[in-house]
Amino acid sequence: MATGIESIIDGLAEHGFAVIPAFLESTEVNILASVMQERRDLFHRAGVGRQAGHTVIEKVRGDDICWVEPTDTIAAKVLSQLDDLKNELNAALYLGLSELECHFAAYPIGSFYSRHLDQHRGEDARVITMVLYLNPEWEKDDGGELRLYLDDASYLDILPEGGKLVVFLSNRFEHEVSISKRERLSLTGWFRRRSM
Ligand SMILES: O=C(O)CCC(=O)C(=O)O
Ligand SMILES: [Fe+2]
Repeated sequence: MATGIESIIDGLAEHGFAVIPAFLESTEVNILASVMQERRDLFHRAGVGRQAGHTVIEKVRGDDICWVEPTDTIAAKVLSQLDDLKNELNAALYLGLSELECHFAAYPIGSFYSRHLDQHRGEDARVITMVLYLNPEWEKDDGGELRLYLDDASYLDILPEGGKLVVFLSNRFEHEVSISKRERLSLTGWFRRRSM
């Protein structure tokens, strides 16, 4: 079993979330960050809601995104690591995860994402949220923390440091992204279950 997977399984089983500080090595982080930069002209401002209800509301979220197809060769290595993670989670926790839907996200300076839950209304296909940060040398003063609201009205602030992976149950934790003072990059995704 790859390093870190055991603590992801334990964290999800015991607390519903896990933070792995060095899921990716710094060379991989740099490769993915430069792949992202090469694709910057394909990014579009992210919206809120699905299909007919989809709107861009910059007071809610200000990130630019680019969806990543499962067959995307440029991100093949990390997608295969995440596929292994999905299989390990299914084996250990019987989650029945079928696929990973994911996008690159870039938060321009001054942007944020207000408090929200990752499940679309009336839909429970998103089971686990995963965020993999691609920001070498992120400092506390750079802001952009992921604030995870825990069950007991307390919260956890997580810095988006390069190589760090955060996973949590999509239907359980409201969360937000604080104002970022530097461009903030990530690969964000959802392990999904096929809707019944
Ligand atoms: O980038 C993050 O830390 C979280 C992003 C997020 O909440 C989302 O895209 O739904
Ligand atoms: Fe979210």
